[in-house]
Amino acid sequence: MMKMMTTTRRHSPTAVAASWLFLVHVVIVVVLPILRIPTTVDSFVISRSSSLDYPTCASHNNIANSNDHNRMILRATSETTSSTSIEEETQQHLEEISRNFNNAFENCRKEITRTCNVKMGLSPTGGSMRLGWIATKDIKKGEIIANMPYDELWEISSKTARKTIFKDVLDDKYEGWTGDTGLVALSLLNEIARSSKGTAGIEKPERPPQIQSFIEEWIRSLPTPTEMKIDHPLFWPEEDQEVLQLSSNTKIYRVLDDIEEDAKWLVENIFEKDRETFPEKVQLSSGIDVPCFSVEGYKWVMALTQSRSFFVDGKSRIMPFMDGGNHDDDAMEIRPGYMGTFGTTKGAEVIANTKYKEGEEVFLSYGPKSAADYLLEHGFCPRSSFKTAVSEVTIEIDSEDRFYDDKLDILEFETYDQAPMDPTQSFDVVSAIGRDGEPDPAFLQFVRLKKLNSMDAFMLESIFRKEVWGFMALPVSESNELAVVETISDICESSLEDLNQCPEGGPEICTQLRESETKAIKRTLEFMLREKQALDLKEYYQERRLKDLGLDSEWSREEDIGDPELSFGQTRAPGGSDFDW
Ligand SMILES: C[S@@+](CC[C@H](N)C(=O)[O-])C[C@H]1O[C@@H](n2cnc3c(N)ncnc32)[C@H](O)[C@@H]1O
Repeated sequence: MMKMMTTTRRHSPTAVAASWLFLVHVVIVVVLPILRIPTTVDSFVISRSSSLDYPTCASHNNIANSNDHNRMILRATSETTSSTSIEEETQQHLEEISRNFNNAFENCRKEITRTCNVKMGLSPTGGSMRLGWIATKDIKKGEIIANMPYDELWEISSKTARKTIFKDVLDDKYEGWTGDTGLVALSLLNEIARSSKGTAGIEKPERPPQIQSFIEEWIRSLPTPTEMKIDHPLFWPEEDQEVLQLSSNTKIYRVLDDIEEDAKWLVENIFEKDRETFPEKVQLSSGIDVPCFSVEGYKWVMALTQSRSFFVDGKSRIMPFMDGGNHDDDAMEIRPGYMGTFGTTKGAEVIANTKYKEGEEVFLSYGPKSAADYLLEHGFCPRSSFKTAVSEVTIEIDSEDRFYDDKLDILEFETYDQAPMDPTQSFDVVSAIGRDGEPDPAFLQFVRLKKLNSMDAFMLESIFRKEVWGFMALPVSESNELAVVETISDICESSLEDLNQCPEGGPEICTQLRESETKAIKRTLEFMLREKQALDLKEYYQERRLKDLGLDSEWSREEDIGDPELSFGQTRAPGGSDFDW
């Protein structure tokens, strides 16, 4: 009855308006967000690299979308109509950049590539419009997307920095905190200076004009701190960096400190001594002012280097153009290859993991890395990086340890074919199917050496110097193994405490990172607590040695007497044992 009444009742105009308003409100607030439909038509961006089940990346929500190559979907941005003109301007600007870049590439195509089926073009991958690879023809699965021979003329590497560009400026012994990446960044800084208006930078390596123009167009295509926003944690606001610092065991402040320390040293000892060659700022030929040989400039090129360099054929390098592809979890990594008519030219190549249609965006993979590494290097975390929860823990040999020198000696000279090891080492702890919390064997080996003392310290005697690192691969003694378990548990507990200190809020990606690392550490802690319960079940060094010597069984007179090799009164064959322990 009531129902009938309500359906037949006439509403007042105010009530009708209120109902409509309510309905519209429900649609906007509840239905549209669920369907992921934008509220302004102008803010649609057509994307083929986003998936419906995942939010798009607003600034700092740097979770990469899975790239579904067969789907074209509409993606909503939260921008309002007023920002559309800015988007249009950005788009036009990026189109011009791509056009100029592709023209410069064509002018030296024969020299710099043997096969190339992509060009630079606009890409929405990552949430905001930037650049990526676009197929210039249909590409088959397994076909070469692009290749590029190694050549100092266009490759940006630490070797070119040291041996060519800064040969007369930088001491051979220069070792920055930022390592090889810092040297690649230094080369990039020089390229930025060379491509600016004026005479800044060192004119090395000398290049034919068409290759120099190509490099200059490539420099113009890079994101700058002033003109096009770099979405990289090194450029996040301080409060967001603080959240990141508290969200991961891989510490952004350490990275920032290393960069700042190297930059300050370079400014003081190299750049300030010749400000004509190494100016603090330069103007690119496009008219944009950018920081150059300064702390800010070095930070910029470090962010660029970390996000654009790749490690191939034993070297970290940036190859302009090969750095232009965006990441997809399913795509292939850049790999070493041979190219050219006779297949004798060495270089880098990328192969298609799937087929692409002409005009589609083409992807490569930046490789398997932890979420923290992805974020700190590339400024985003692909889905694959969260599949295995990883956290990096750092541990060092205590300098107060009475056996410190012996342990250092072993790490430096006696770790077999491994490179010399520092007394401070970092290891990943992981939570993954098949290895849930179980520490890396190398981690256990290092901690066993770190905790080696008292009754077990005889292993540090010089006669064992060549073997001791191998001994550490297996449990040494119950007391040593207990110390190992406790040390790793303490590290886990204090890491968990640190992660718990992080306040709520901040970039969404930091929350995800924190959850993922917490999981990896918790699983490791649980594993170590189980190990602690089972210490008496393990086999230790002494038992293993006795076994090796055949002395681990109960002695029986009958068996010994039964041995035809033994003479009267002998119980064990002379020379039959090896008492080198
Ligand atoms: C080597 S550059 C690729 C070209 C770059 N998009 C550009 O416009 O210059 C790598 C950077 O592109 C962005 N990027 C690449 N793949 C991405 C992805 N799947 N999701 C989010 N950002 C991505 C990140 O900012 C990363 O640091």
